[in-house]
Amino acid sequence: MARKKGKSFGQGKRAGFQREEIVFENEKFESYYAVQNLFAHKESPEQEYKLLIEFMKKQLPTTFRISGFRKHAVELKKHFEKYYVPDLQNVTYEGQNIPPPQVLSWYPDDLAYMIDARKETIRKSPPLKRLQRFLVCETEAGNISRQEAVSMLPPLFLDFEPHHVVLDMCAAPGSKTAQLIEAIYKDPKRAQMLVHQINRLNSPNVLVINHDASQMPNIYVEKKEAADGEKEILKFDRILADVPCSGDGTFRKNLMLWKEWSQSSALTLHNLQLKILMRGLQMLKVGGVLAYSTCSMNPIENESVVAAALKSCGGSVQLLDVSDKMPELLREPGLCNWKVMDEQLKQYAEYNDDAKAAKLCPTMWPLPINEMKEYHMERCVRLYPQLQNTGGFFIALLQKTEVLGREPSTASPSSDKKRAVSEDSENASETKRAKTAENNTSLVPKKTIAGNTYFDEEPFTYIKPDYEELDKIMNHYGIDSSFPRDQFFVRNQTGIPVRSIYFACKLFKNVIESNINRVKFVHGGVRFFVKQDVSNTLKNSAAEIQTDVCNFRIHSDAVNIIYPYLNGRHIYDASVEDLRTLIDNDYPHLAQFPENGTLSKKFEGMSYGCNIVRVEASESVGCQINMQILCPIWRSPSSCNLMLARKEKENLALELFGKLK
Ligand SMILES: C[S@@+](CC[C@H](N)C(=O)[O-])C[C@H]1O[C@@H](n2cnc3c(N)ncnc32)[C@H](O)[C@@H]1O
Repeated sequence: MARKKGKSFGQGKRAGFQREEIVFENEKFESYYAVQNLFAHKESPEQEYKLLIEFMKKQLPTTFRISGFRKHAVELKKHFEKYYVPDLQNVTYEGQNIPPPQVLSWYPDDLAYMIDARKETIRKSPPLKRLQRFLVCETEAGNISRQEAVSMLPPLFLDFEPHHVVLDMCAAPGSKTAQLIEAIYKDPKRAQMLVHQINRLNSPNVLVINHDASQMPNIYVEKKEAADGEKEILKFDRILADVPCSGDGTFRKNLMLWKEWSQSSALTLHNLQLKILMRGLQMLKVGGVLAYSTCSMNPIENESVVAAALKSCGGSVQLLDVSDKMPELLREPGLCNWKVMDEQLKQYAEYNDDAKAAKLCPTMWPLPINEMKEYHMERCVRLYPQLQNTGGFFIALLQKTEVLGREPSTASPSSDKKRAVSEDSENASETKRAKTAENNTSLVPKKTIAGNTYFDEEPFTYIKPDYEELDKIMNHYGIDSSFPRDQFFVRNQTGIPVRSIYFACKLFKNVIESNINRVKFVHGGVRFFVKQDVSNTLKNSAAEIQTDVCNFRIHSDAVNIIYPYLNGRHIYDASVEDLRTLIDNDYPHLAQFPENGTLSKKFEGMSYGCNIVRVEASESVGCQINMQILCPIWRSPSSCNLMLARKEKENLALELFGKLK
């Protein structure tokens, strides 16, 4: 599901918890991990383990990445380094030195930072307060993402290209999804389309569905150039399976884990994790890559899941060697051996009746060492807190080399009763998946109208490209005929625009129309045109003006996408001072605009209703950021108003003028 805009730049979900109240000990955790021999490959494994425990007790630095699209991100970085970093050089708080923000060396383009201070310190220390305000505002605008350093890694390892079709299987709350979307725009040509204050999940290239990832339905698409609407299963170039896990890599953030950790959540989650991974591998294209990740250090949730999947796939999937990716990133290899224990931490050498009674699964044990070597389990990536002052994390990159279906080559405890998974079994399992979906009440279709059964979400219905109202809108704004008008849809049953008209990329039309009643779509595309009450605007207008007011305005999320296709009739250059007037005032009267500005001279010829202002912001005209800004305005007979949400205005004011509105 989508990350919610406006997440505060504060402590995570354990916000109310005081560090001072915590006893930094958990006997079960230490007993469990002491025998796992995590650092057997090191010169002094015990010393390293001690260091791990020591770092787990330290406060976690604050990390964030500048997350907007490429061009804006680079500008925002310059802005941050010029207007904030110099004030953060010699900060002390309660007698302690707070080091200045440090770039995360492994993060591309130096766009991520670490501040070795607790969030409470950032909130309370006067010199850091200005920084805090900047971080909060930019986080709300979606331009900065406060994210655990290690959690930024899976999308980076996935090496996602703009043309890839990508599936994020466990997307909620969505910070990695946002990273994936940003990667679409690393192509400089597409960067021109970038939206300034975009809600990143409102990209035309994102479709959110709501299904249990382990039972994800096949997604059908019409075959290219098929005559009679013949369909095929959509396979993905890249898949992220950032699965639910026990989270014991997050001890430094979720302090309650010191009190609550037990082995039971890893034991309960193992099966679900394996099912999600297997389903992901089925949905992957041959040649495609899947990143399996957890924020746990437990081999039961990590290597055992990966090894069981590799075994099941019988040679059709391999672990990728990613040692050359992000060379500055310190990491440790995956494990080939570990101990399996029940909730009481009793060890089991193998799967037997006792183990079964203790609810252990055969796939939890390591495979024989020769198989582990054959699978190159050392290629899994383990991140520990002591390596670079982060949380703990696990990532494995799996590439599908051929269609699934070959039998496993040798038997092992984990495969005794299992058959190799096959691609062909996907259709057979479809019925089972559908049944499970039906049993899950939240996914039960709620209504059937005109042959369309929908879940409790409003349906996505495409607007007929020759629909008259759409024609009027396109003509009014002078939108070039090359703009794909068959990709507009509404969220109602009728296909007639009532409130908003949305736009999504070409593939989604195919996906949505080929999977009606099968897949629960919950969000997709960009809000493009929004119905506007024009009665006030028309009240005092001359008759000739009235014919030229369009009752659908261009939404701010759409402006940068549509901009290259506009004939210019509704685009007006404005000065920075004009923009300041628009930001500082709601519904400013025309007389309020500066006489020496640009806009006041244009009002006379400007048509009523929605228009777009274009402002070249740069330091030479007194701004703190260099970039072209495009915003929708609404021109009424006596006023002209910026059509941005309050938060968007605040963010613009902070970036341009270094102050909140
Ligand atoms: C590790 S978190 C994912 C974090 C996310 N990738 C991000 O970066 O913001 C795992 C998520 O999976 C969700 N989840 C749990 N069971 C699931 C299932 N069966 N199918 C899909 N998602 C599931 C959880 O609610 C949780 O939000």
